[in-house]
This record gives sequence, structure tokens and C-alpha cells, in this order.
Amino acid sequence: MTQPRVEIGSQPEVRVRAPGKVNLGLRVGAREPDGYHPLVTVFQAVSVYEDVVATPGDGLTLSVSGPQAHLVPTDETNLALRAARALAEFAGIDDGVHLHIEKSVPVAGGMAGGSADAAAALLACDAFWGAGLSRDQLHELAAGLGSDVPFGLVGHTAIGSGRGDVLTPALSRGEYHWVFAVRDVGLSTARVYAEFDALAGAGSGAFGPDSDLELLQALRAGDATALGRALRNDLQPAALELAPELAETLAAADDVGALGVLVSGSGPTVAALARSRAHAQVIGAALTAAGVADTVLTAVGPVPGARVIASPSP
Ligand SMILES: C[C@@](CO)(OP(=O)(O)O)[C@H](O)COP(=O)(O)OP(=O)(O)OC[C@H]1O[C@@H](n2ccc(N)nc2=O)[C@H](O)[C@@H]1O
Ligand SMILES: Nc1ncnc2c1ncn2[C@@H]1O[C@H](COP(=O)(O)OP(=O)(O)O)[C@@H](O)[C@H]1O
Repeated sequence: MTQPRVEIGSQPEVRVRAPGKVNLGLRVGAREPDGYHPLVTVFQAVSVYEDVVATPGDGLTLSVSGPQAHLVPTDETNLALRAARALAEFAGIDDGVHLHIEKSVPVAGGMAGGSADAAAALLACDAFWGAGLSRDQLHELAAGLGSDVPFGLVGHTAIGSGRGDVLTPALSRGEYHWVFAVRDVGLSTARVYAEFDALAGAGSGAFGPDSDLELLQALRAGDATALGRALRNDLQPAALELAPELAETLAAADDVGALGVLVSGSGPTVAALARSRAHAQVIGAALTAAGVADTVLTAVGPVPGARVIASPSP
């Protein structure tokens, strides 16, 4: 598990890359006494990445770059810093580290960028400090940081139950091409779940372990058309209630022949499944032309979870 540091001049640097995600299926049960909703979800990791770079520092410090860096908290609430602190406490380490996040995943966009940062920071600190934690130990720390963080570690395709943190790998064949329509204003996950409650009955009514059989079958077969038909998000009506303009984005992607289109997680990012890389470009151009997205990203999935990457940035 321990990874070598890459020396740049005299500076040791560990760079870890972690993916964003889309929930291909997201089935939500009724709120439980602890205030959380049980889920059955099928996660796919996609090629929109966060890089977290660990370098020497006094104490635990953080910086962030990227188009939406100004939206990311850099205080103690930042998930990457919380991850570093959790790992240091667990492993009894009192060395410092500076973490720099190069952010590409939309902030508060329903693509789990903060969770990717936390997963990447766990792996980066483990390698940087030579802590040598096992996968199980990292997973345990990840689950303590947030429900989507364990998936940020494992990536690929997985079924999440519990709060999404209990993961079972899912078979998936082939590559899927995505277009993500990003909005500059995020949607708070807490608000979307609260709206889900307010719209009582908006859920699928089919909450349970067998909810996504068609979806899982499509993935096993590598059948993008069938996958497009099976995409499902129980939070979508709530996200649309809070951000009605998303209906136009969904319709615009549908109009240009997307195989399927849905709100990603708690939104407001809209994910459209394309037939091919070229078709993804066509959908992206149409969404931009229609003015229904502030930024359009294209990506493929599934991709691996957080990993130390060999070559540091130039
Ligand atoms: C919706 C999902 C789907 O993967 O991700 P995003 O699309 O936001 O990335 C997840 O369930 C995001 O889970 P998580 O990352 O734990 O959400 P948090 O921001 O910690 O939760 C904020 C608040 O949302 C509500 N919440 C969250 C998760 C859950 N299963 N039930 C809930 O009711 C709770 O009120 C909680 O206090
Ligand atoms: N490293 C981080 N990157 C982004 N957001 C973070 C981070 N740490 C904490 N947050 C907080 O978490 C909120 C949502 O996180 P994010 O993962 O971007 O979206 P989502 O939960 O919709 O997938 C942000 O609005 C921000 O306040």
C-alpha cells in the first residue's frame, strides 16, 4: 500500500487523482430516525477528476485551484483537510502536510467532488507519511467522512446500500460516454432530501435490493441503449422542484437523441448518456447553443477510484 514519493527538485510530492461519479440508479427510502434516508444506488465513476497534491507543510494546510475554487471552503470543514486529520489521528502521526486540490468536478453539483477530494487526500497522506494503512482501514476512515467517500476510493461501478457507503462491485462491460451540463449555482444535498420528504410519494415505490435489475443487466451486457432506458433517480423530482430550469436541460438533451438523461445525484448537474464520443460532442454543443448549461463537460465511465499517479504535473 505504501507508495514512493516523487521527488521534484528537493521537494517530495505525492499526487493522487480521484474521480467524480454519477448515480445511474438512485432509489431512496423513507427518512429514518437518524435523519438520513436509506439508499440503493448504482455508482459509476467518471473521467472528471480531482487531483490532490501533498507536499511538506507546517501543520495541515490547504489550497484550491480550478474554475470554481472560490466556492470551496478552505477552513477545517474542507473534506480533504478532515481526511488528513482523520488519518493522522488514526495512525498517530503529527507531521504536517500541505494539500493542494486541483478541482474539475463541479462544486455542490451532485457529482461528489468533495468526496473525491477526501478519498484522494486519504491516499495522498497515507503515501506521503508512509503510514501504510490497509484498504480496509482506508475504507473505514472514508465512511466516517461521508457516504460517498468510500466509492471515491474504489471507483469503477458499484452498488451502494446503507447510505451509499456499503459497496458491492458491479459487473460492467464497455465504456459509456457522458455529457454533464453544469450550473454555476449548486443545490444543497440537505435541501434536496428535505424536498424529497415534502413531495412524499415521489419515490419509486420500488425501494429495495432488486430495484435496479434492468440497469445492472444493461451494464453486464455493455448495452448503452438499455442503460439509457434504465437510468433512474428518485431525487430528480425534488431537484426539479428546487431548480425548475433543469427541465429545459433534460429536454434539450433528449431532443438531440441522448440515450438517457437524468439529474446527477442531488443535482443540479444533468447527465446525458451518448451513443459515442462523437455523439457526446454533438449533445454538448446543442446544450451550449440552447443556453441550458453554464459549462458542459464530456467524460467516459467507468474509471478507477483514487490512485497515486506516476507523473507529477510539469
Ligand atoms: C445524494 C448523494 C447520492 O450519492 O450524493 P450527491 O449527489 O449529493 O453527491 C448522497 O446521498 C449524498 O450523501 P452525503 O454526501 O452523505 O450527503 P451529506 O452532504 O453528508 O448530507 C447532507 C444532508 O442530506 C441529508 N441526507 C444525506 C444523505 C442521505 N442518505 N439521506 C439524507 O437525508 C441529511 O439531512 C444530511 O444532513
Ligand atoms: N473539498 C471540497 N470540495 C468541495 N466541496 C466541499 C469540500 N469540502 C467541503 N465541501 C462542502 O461540501 C459541499 C458539497 O460538496 P460537493 O461534493 O462538491 O457536492 P455534492 O455533495 O453535490 O456532490 C460544498 O458546497 C462545500 O460546502
